[in-house]
Amino acid sequence: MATTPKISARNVDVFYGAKKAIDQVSIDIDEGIVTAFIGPSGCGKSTFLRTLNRMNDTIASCRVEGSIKLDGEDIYDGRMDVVQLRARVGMVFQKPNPFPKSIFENVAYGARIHGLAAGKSEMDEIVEKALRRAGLWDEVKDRLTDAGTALSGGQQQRLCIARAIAVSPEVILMDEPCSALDPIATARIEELIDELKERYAIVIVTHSMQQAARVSQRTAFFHLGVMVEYGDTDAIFTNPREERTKDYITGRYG
Ligand SMILES: Nc1ncnc2c1ncn2[C@@H]1O[C@H](COP(=O)(O)OP(=O)(O)OP(=O)(O)O)[C@@H](O)[C@H]1O
Repeated sequence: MATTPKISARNVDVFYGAKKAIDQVSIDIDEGIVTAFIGPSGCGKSTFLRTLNRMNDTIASCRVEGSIKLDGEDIYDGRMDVVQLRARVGMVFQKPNPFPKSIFENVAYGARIHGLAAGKSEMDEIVEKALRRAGLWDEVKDRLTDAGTALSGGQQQRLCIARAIAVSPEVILMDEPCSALDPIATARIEELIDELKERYAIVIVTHSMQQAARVSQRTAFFHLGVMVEYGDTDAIFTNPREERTKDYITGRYG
């Protein structure tokens, strides 16, 4: 496949103060597929994920070196508008974190900040479309003014996905999006991820190898800050090249 990668990272190092958390990671992330980051706790999956939309800018001690390009544009360049970047590269967190606002406002908020709607009817359309894509519309269409926090955990997570979608992202980063959810809500989010991959490049950090195998087409295995192996998910799980990958997927550590 000779397409240009959506995101291209080269020789990325990440430091927290003097401590190196990510060591020389290079990876290309493509559109139209789900890429999973797996590895034992503390290996740097979340740290690396957060470099992809500069979420780590919010951590004072954190420093990123190397190059990360989105459509060929260096996202760490001083001229990059970080607010715009985070709309293009949206993020969904481990714990659903709706704003303390109505369901409607949760989805409309970003679209309003980015001036995406000319008037009320356009905003209504954006909100409905995002909620439909997030598979939540039918459940909430009659209660759009209720608080987002009044929804179930799984619904809240789909609301957070709708909020990310409403600003028309190109990439969606998901940091263990199902870890706070029960198996039924998890299955619903996994189905949704599968549908969404047609339109967005999706990167998911997961502790669950089963989940990585179910939802992703590519998998990157991290260990101690290093990306040990990256390839087609089927190959990583059935025929890993590296001993450390084999040890992890066979449950020898983790
Ligand atoms: N804000 C921070 N300040 C200092 N060190 C941090 C910070 N966040 C993460 N680290 C360290 O960086 C390393 C990688 O952490 P990270 O959270 O990225 O790993 P992870 O693979 O996502 O782990 P987990 O699966 O447990 O969430 C760890 O050693 C961690 O202690």
